[in-house]
Amino acid sequence: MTEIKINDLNQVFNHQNVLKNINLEFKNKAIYGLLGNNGVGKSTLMNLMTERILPTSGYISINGHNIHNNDVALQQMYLLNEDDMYSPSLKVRQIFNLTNEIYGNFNFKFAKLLSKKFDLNLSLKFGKLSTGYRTICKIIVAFCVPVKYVLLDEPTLGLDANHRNLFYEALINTYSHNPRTFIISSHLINEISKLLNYVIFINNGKIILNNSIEIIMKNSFAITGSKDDVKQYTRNLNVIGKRNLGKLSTFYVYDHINNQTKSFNIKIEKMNLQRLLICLSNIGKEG
Ligand SMILES: Nc1ncnc2c1ncn2[C@@H]1O[C@H](COP(=O)(O)OP(=O)(O)OP(=O)(O)O)[C@@H](O)[C@H]1O
Repeated sequence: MTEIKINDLNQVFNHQNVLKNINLEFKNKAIYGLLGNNGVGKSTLMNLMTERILPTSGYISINGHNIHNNDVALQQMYLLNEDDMYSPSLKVRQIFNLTNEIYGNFNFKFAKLLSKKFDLNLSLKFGKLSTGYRTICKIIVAFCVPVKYVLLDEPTLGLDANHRNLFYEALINTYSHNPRTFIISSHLINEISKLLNYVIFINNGKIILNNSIEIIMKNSFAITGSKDDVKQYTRNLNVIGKRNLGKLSTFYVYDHINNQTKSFNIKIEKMNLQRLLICLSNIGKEG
């Protein structure tokens, strides 16, 4: 079931058209990756979805209701981003209590469990936490707040590998206990890809890929062999990138392929999501 709908959305900042006629739907209870290179408008889209900023044109609706000035709809959303919205003098425990006062039904039990896992001291003041621990505090709030839509803008910023793993585990844990919609932007594509149900890829202000991870991975291939063989094999396929290494060529393909390789001396491998997105963002740049 579709819950969030983005309709003909445009965002212009100082004559720069950051988002161009975006139309998107987010299904209920799924994990989305909102991906794209630096500066393509991911944070802008999340800010628009939570009405931190107003769109130049277009609108966003939840269950058919425009979110504009709609407290009921906006109360269903929680955005974690790099802004530190808490007073530095607030202790972590007080932040949890404050969130409970604002949203109600804060999951104190899970917050306590996660604080223990991440080794976050509840008595420390927010202003005294390291960058990574501030992120951890915000992650715990985002996972324990009782909303239907959790938007996580670069949630692993400043986290070391161990804490990133704990974050991924906690996400799987909270999602399996209480399935709800997560929209996550991240540059750690291969790490995050294992968690995603859907991928939305923005480039030049437009959505250029929007599909389930299953279908995307089913169509993503790297084909390696002599240039002639690879060229011949891929002649009717959607080639999105090429790489030459000595006498070997690899062509990256986003298409259905059959594995009839008998007459070709080639190797067909799966292409990972990061490579796919690099190829897609470079289309048309080779000249
Ligand atoms: N409030 C604002 N005023 C003016 N320009 C803005 C504003 N917010 C964002 N921009 C511009 O919009 C563009 C998109 O920025 P945004 O932060 O949404 O990108 P992003 O995809 O989240 O990037 P990153 O991956 O680097 O975080 C950038 O060129 C940025 O400078």
